[in-house]
Amino acid sequence: MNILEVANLKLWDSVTGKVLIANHSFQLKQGSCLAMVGESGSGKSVTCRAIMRLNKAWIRQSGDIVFKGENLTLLPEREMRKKRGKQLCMIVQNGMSAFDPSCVIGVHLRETLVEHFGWSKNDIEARMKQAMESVMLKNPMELMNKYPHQLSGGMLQRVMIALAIVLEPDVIIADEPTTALDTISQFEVAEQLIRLRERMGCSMIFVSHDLGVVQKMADEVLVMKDGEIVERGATQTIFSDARHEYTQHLVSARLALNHHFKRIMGRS
Ligand SMILES: Nc1ncnc2c1ncn2[C@@H]1O[C@H](COP(=O)(O)OP(=O)(O)OP(=O)(O)O)[C@@H](O)[C@H]1O
Repeated sequence: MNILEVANLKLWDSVTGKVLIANHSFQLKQGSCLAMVGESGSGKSVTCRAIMRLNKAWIRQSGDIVFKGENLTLLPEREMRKKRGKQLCMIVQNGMSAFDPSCVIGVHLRETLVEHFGWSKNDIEARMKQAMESVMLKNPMELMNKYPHQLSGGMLQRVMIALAIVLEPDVIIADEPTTALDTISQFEVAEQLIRLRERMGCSMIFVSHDLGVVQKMADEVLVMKDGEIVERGATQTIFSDARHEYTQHLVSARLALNHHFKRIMGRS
């Protein structure tokens, strides 16, 4: 069963007239992970934001986005707000942009959870504490009293993952959640996302340049180039038997990089 169906999605910049997404149709199966890969500017982020209805006002869209049988494009903004967070949760590339810089993390988390669940302060603190500990954040109560700029990128990503654990959304959209991090944090955050999927069995759209993590996490892959889906298929097929020249190029670049790393690490 598909939890999300995107049909004939077209996105364009109404100021310049530039078409950003020509005509996307794809489905996310319940409980599965769909990866979007492709070079910078190929349209992965605008597609994710279109699902959340979070693109800038000048980016217009047509087509249908059906989530659990309901066409999100037809919902009033007030109804869409209720879906964001609780049912469709987005983990973005830059943690700083996801949090209000003027208040401490705990206030932001409380406001989000009160809006969706109406839980008490104590209840929220207990649930967040447990979730933050589960993603290896030490001293959660102390962290909740910090401003976003006082935490590292990796910590902010983990706070977002902890919030997703508490929200238990049906779909998580992780838009390059590790790109802005140093190598060690990238590895740790990727591990946490893998564990999150194992634990919650939630459906996920996962955007990444890291084909190693994609191979580990995704059931299916969409390969995007210049606003079009050039190839799609089961992850193993994409990695072992890519048809499109561009996908072959992406996969071979990854293999070459792997080989290079192994060589400089003295492992081959
Ligand atoms: N706010 C915006 N206003 C106008 N055009 C935009 C906006 N955001 C993105 N675009 C354009 O949409 C196209 C797709 O960009 P997008 O950010 O979705 O690519 P991407 O595949 O996610 O790239 P990256 O991997 O670098 O994040 C690009 O041509 C980009 O310039």
